[in-house]
Amino acid sequence: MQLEINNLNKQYGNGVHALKDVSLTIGKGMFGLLGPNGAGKSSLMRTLATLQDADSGNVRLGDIDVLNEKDKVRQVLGYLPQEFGVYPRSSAVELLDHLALLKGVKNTGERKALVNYLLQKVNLFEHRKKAVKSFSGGMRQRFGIAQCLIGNPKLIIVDEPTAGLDPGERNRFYNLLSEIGEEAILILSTHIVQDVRELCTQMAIMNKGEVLYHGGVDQALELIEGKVYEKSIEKGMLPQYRENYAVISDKLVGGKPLIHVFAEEEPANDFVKAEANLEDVFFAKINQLV
Ligand SMILES: Nc1ncnc2c1ncn2[C@@H]1O[C@H](COP(=O)(O)OP(=O)(O)OP(=O)(O)O)[C@@H](O)[C@H]1O
Repeated sequence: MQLEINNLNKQYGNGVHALKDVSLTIGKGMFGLLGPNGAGKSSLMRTLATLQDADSGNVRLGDIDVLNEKDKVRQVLGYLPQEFGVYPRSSAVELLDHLALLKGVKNTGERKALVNYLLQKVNLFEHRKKAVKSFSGGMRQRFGIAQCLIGNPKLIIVDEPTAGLDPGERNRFYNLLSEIGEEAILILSTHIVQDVRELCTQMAIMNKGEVLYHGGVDQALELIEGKVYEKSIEKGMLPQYRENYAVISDKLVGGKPLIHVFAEEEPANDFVKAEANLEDVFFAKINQLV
């Protein structure tokens, strides 16, 4: 089964064109949708999750017409929104049981077995009687995945799932995602480059409503291979370097900015060739350097 998105457009009432002719083909496995805040990722995710309409375009999931057969989509969809909403005082086990009932698992015994299975899968079984409200960020996200998996979805959408997680929680969450990502089409929408690097082989980069790249993660790196140079500079010099070079990223290393610049040929001034990373591709694409 494939998800085929063709020429999707969405303009909000305030004039923001959030999706501009977005076309993507996404197969089974984990697909990374990378873009800065405001790129249009959530608009796309909400459209695929049948929560909002597009102005034009079409989307097919296997033989389902996603924009017009919403009930059919919902039967095979697992969705973890950016904001999971108000966390009730109910315990994890009660809430999952309720959600499973809403999703049509009517048989009590079957539902109990499913809920226990899901709680074990996301490693929350021992916390099942605690209120979801009291969970840490990572536990909530894992709970979110458990509710996503009710009904054995064919399409799983997770929107910015790792924002705000500490490194330990993020790792646990990565492991869980990579486990479930093998069985379905899983779209991971994120502004965190590391999420895509660690989990995905296929990806797209979006900015201002447009798809700037669509393809393999390794192929994305090849776009800038051999064209990224780095240099450690004095703090106050950053604006000057920005003016004179195509600076694609800067981060502090040992208190000094280490800048990555994009250049077709080796720049003068003591730059050394750097190993290109996905963050470089991301910024090079967003700044239209490649
Ligand atoms: N309901 C809405 N009404 C008007 N404008 C909206 C609405 N939802 C989103 N937008 C605008 O559309 C653009 C894309 O927003 P969207 O939330 O899809 O981006 P995003 O990539 O998911 O970013 P973020 O991570 O910040 O949510 C932004 O400029 C945003 O302000």
